[in-house]
Amino acid sequence: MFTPPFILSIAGGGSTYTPGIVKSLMVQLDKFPLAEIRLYDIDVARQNTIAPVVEKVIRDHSQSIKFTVTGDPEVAFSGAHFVFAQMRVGQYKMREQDEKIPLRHGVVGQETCGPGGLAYGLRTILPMVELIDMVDRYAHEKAWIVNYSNPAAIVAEGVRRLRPDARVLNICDMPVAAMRNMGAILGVDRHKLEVDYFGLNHFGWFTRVLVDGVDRLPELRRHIAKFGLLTEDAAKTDPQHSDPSWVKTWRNIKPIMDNFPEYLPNPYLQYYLMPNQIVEHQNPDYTRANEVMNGREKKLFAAAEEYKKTGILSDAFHVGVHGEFIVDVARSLAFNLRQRHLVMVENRGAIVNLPYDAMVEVPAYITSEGPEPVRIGKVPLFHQTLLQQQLASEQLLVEATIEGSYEKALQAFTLNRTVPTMEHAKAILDEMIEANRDYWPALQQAWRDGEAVKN
Ligand SMILES: NC(=O)c1ccc[n+]([C@@H]2O[C@H](COP(=O)([O-])OP(=O)(O)OC[C@H]3O[C@@H](n4cnc5c(N)ncnc54)[C@H](O)[C@@H]3O)[C@@H](O)[C@H]2O)c1
Ligand SMILES: O=P(O)(O)OC[C@H]1O[C@H](O[C@H]2[C@H](O)[C@@H](O)[C@@H](O)O[C@@H]2CO)[C@H](O)[C@@H](O)[C@@H]1O
Ligand SMILES: [Mn+2]
Repeated sequence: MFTPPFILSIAGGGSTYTPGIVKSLMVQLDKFPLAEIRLYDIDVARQNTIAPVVEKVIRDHSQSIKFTVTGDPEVAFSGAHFVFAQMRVGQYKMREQDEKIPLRHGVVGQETCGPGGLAYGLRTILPMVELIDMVDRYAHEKAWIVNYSNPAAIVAEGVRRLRPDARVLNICDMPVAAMRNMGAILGVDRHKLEVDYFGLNHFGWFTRVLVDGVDRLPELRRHIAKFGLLTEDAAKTDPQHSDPSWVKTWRNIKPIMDNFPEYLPNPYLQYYLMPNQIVEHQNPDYTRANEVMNGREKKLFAAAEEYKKTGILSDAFHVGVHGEFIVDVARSLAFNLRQRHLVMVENRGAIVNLPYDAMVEVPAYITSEGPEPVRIGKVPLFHQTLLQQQLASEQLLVEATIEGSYEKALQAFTLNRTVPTMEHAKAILDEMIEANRDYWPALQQAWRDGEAVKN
């Protein structure tokens, strides 16, 4: 493919995760040699605030790596070998709307799940395609985009439809985070776990958890029945996520497995299987977006300000599984390592009783030419039906974005398990159209424009 040292561009360089990802790159330069790191963002001011912290992280490990900060895509992507994408289209202010508008209607308010995720998807699909086209225009012809930008399930489906040949690998750190917790519970390093898993992004199940060939899922079941997917001292499992909302998320695996013990669910399934309990505990005036703005974002920006004044950089960010995972995947792509990771791929029969073209999240061997998914076979009727409904909601959302169809957007919202009725779907969608007027493609109702009447 191409030889190291590589040019790596980070799209969404102003992200709160950029310092952690760059730190993860720096501590394994010997395994993923870099010639240059470039930050690219459309909010240059935000990126310029983060950039000095990133440069400090780089210079603590290397004086030779070139560091570029830009808002110009040609500068950002010319000759690049890898692009890490982590855009938040509309930034946290729109995440706050994604979460608060549904809650005003008694429906789950969440970043990537339910109406919030659908709204986020309507904002993100076309900017993701724009990024792909810029990378295609300027970067190395065999460059890979490793994408964290959410909502990953919808982004993956939109890219499949609009840029099917793009060298994009969509990934999510939630299963890896769950494996980190499993390792902490079992007393083994997460890298020793080999899991079987199937689903869509943020909507899947672990079916086996092997350690040296022995399935330890039965042991995890017994632990989860008492503590959820956390060690007894929750804060020790995931220091980055000791926020109460996250502890509750990991604990909620217990009630789900109390009823359905066979498979270990992705924590996001709480939003789809327990929506009323979730809404009961969500504060419509102070959601996760507010927690993050007053937590992770505030802490990092304060540290950046302090560093600018004093030259001292406090401990303001984490590497964690988020930073580790994307570098592991990039290494496997770069050197054809065939490491087994959970990533999003076109189904093509991996799950025999889901549509051939579904973007599923399954274990795959990561080669220089992309992921080679393992064959899952037939999934049980219960899981198949849940998956098919969620898939239809996501695929209709993508079609609504591409066609500008209000009706398909309403169908996507109505089909989503977190939305109880068509009336709820319409009320939330209409409020979101107003809130997203600067970001969404125009949505037209066919009958309003007389098209449906003509047919
Ligand atoms: N896939 C996963 O499992 C996973 C895990 C963590 C975070 N994420 C995602 O990573 C992204 C970043 O998260 P964050 O909390 O750091 O967000 P953030 O708001 O701190 O940073 C996102 C950055 O993206 C920039 N951006 C927005 N639109 C852009 C565009 N069109 N082109 C270039 N840059 C653009 C913003 O200006 C901002 O600087 C989000 O999409 C988040 O959901 C995904
Ligand atoms: O609410 P946030 O912005 O803190 O996190 C939202 C993201 O949550 C998941 O990623 C988590 C991961 O599960 C956690 O253990 C830790 O590693 O941090 C990650 C990022 O916060 C999820 O996979 C992402 O898609 C969400 O954006
Ligand atoms: Mn995720």
